[in-house]
Amino acid sequence: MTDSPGEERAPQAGAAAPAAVEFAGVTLAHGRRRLVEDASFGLAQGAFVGLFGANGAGKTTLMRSVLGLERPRAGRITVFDAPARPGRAGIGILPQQRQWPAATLDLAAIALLEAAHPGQGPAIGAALDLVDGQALARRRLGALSGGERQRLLLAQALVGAPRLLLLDEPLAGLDPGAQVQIVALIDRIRRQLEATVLFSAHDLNPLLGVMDAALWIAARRVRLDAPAALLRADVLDGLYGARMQVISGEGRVVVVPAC
Ligand SMILES: Nc1ncnc2c1ncn2[C@@H]1O[C@H](COP(=O)(O)OP(=O)(O)OP(=O)(O)O)[C@@H](O)[C@H]1O
Repeated sequence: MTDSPGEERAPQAGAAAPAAVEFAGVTLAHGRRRLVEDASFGLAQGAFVGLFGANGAGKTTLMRSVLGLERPRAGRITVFDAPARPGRAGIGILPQQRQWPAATLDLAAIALLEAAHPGQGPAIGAALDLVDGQALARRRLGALSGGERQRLLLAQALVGAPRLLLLDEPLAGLDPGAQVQIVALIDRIRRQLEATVLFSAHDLNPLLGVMDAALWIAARRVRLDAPAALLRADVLDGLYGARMQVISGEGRVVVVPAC
């Protein structure tokens, strides 16, 4: 936890269990540019944690540091009680969505999964079952909707039943209905696998009903809070660098730009 005055503590489900991911005094930088300074927090095992920050705040860099792909300038990153390093088993990754190479659009999705995980047929089958994607995986990639492709990308992250899922903007480019479905699917799967989820997003709203904690980067500071702690206009202004408004009614809360 960091020092957010007056804010609630983030829930630490199973507080006795070691954290799935722990940052201790971590500074992350690219060249001379510091993105994150002196970050200290722990992600409880099994928690669904939203990761927020404006464009360029360092969300992807933070995820890459958990994977051991970015070395901290200072501090220590621990993943399941061992120092973060590349190639750790038990971590599923959904990278930020990029354009699909044209050459792949005629392929059945299953072919890409098999190429990425050679010799792991049963594990691929189990991952496809988790996203209800057996039929989808046999269709041409180019013929799938954005939501369907995202389910298959999620299946690719689930091969081997990981204990930690790093999902980098899985809602990008999805319509609101597909966003709700993907969030519900991930919530169900993390409970099934008892996995910890770190899920980056620009829009808080689709995650408000499911996340246990919010990790957010603003002005190089990283904070871990209960989701409710973010629902204050001044906090949101700092997070987004723009005037924001929290609207509540009919038992729901929605965050929107104040204009
Ligand atoms: N390998 C790199 N070398 C130098 N600078 C980099 C590198 N990777 C990222 N950056 C820069 O670091 C900053 C943070 O990038 P990062 O992708 O972590 O942010 P982000 O919060 O994920 O952004 P977005 O929401 O736009 O995806 C950006 O200014 C980016 O240009």
